[in-house]
Amino acid sequence: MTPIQKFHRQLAAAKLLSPQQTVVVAVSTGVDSMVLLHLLQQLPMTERPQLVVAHVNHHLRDQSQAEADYLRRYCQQQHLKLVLADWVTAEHPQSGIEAAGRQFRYQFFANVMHDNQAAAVLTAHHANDQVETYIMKLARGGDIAQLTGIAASRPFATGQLVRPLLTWSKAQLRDYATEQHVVYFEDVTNQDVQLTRNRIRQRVVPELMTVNPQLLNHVADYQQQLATLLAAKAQMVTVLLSQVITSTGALLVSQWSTLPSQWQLAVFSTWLEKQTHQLFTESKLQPLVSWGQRQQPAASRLTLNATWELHRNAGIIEALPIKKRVKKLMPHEKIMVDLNQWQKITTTQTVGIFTQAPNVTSQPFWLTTTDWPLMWRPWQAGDRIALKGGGHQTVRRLLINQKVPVELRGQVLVLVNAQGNVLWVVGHKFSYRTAGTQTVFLALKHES
Ligand SMILES: Nc1ncnc2c1ncn2[C@@H]1O[C@H](COP(=O)(O)OP(=O)(O)OP(=O)(O)O)[C@@H](O)[C@H]1O
Repeated sequence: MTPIQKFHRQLAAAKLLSPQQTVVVAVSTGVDSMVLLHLLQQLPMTERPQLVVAHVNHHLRDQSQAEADYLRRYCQQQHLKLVLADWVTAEHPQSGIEAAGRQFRYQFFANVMHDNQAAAVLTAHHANDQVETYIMKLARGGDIAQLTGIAASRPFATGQLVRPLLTWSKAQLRDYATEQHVVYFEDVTNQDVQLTRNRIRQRVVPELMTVNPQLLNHVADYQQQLATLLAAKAQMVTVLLSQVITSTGALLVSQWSTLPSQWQLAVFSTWLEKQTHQLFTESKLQPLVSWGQRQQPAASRLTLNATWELHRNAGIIEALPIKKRVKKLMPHEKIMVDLNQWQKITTTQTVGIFTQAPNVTSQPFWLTTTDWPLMWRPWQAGDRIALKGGGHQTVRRLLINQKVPVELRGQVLVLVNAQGNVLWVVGHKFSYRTAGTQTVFLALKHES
């Protein structure tokens, strides 16, 4: 099979062999993408899609301008439509330049695709790119699905992102360029061994090739096997998940924990992803699974991250968004009372002081003008309330008597007047008063 025949097959597989279709060709002027463009131009006119060449001048290297100028001339001579974009220096970030450049590039490709009603964007990623990425991911660790590598085709913007050269090695692309006299630019930064990818390209891949020259094919083969396995796993998980959830999507603990142990984590992870639309790493998931499986008599909760928490109650687990948290008051912080307004003072308590009795249970209370301004604050050592008969009780003693667990005592708030006297230990006891100039109603709502 000649290189052109091989390429023809690949485009046929991507369903792009039609002059009725337009494709955007991402050309950097390096050997890979100049070969891609050349190959596309060799297709018979009856099958060749309409080509739109897209190039980004990143303004990162001295030769950037020469590359853009060359491509402009080439496209003119070849009667090819070219769309150029400049990523101007002022838009370059201080750090993360590669990722920012990539984002600019793909956004530009998406725009060109849209403007030309193109079916696909074609890039010139090849088999060596695959292997280098594979080795980098092996070294860095992460989700095993990442090892399946770059997809030959995937949905992108309003169409597809297609990589027709994935089965070509860099050596094959260079040979083709030499034979067909394809002019291209060599990126000088490719020599920079400070960059991980370049070290892998120059040192690791050649060394592994001496172990077996079929390295590229073997990695591609592993990637194919892995993709098949993961697809089978995903199918199985979908079936199992449907058996362990309620109609509202909550996880049924009894059903789920009787699944074979090796499926519990996978089912839990997929369930959580569907509920939260977020991905959690396996190291984070394992403790969650153990929490879910543990026998727990009462309702319990577990915080997943800043936005989600798990609630387990009556044999089901639900993932729920965390309600906006109320800032916890520091020991000497106070909140001024807003008369006739509900005020959320802790994550579970909303309080109010009203001049008219509210619709919820409330305590009538006498105030005098000198009580104002009233404040909510955490209780402090020395705080005490007035008792019937003229005596006092410290808040500390009150909480002990009411058997408030030590770890919850610090969260108790009190209502104090301008003199700092405690009028109400919220949720526990009111100070005793028989007279005043104003009657108000103290009310508390509990929310979970
Ligand atoms: N400046 C550019 N203008 C147009 N297309 C480009 C440009 N740079 C790269 N491309 C396209 O992207 C392909 C991959 O390029 P390269 O390997 O440099 O990018 P990468 O950042 O490693 O990969 P990716 O773009 O997938 O993240 C090239 O073969 C080419 O098709």
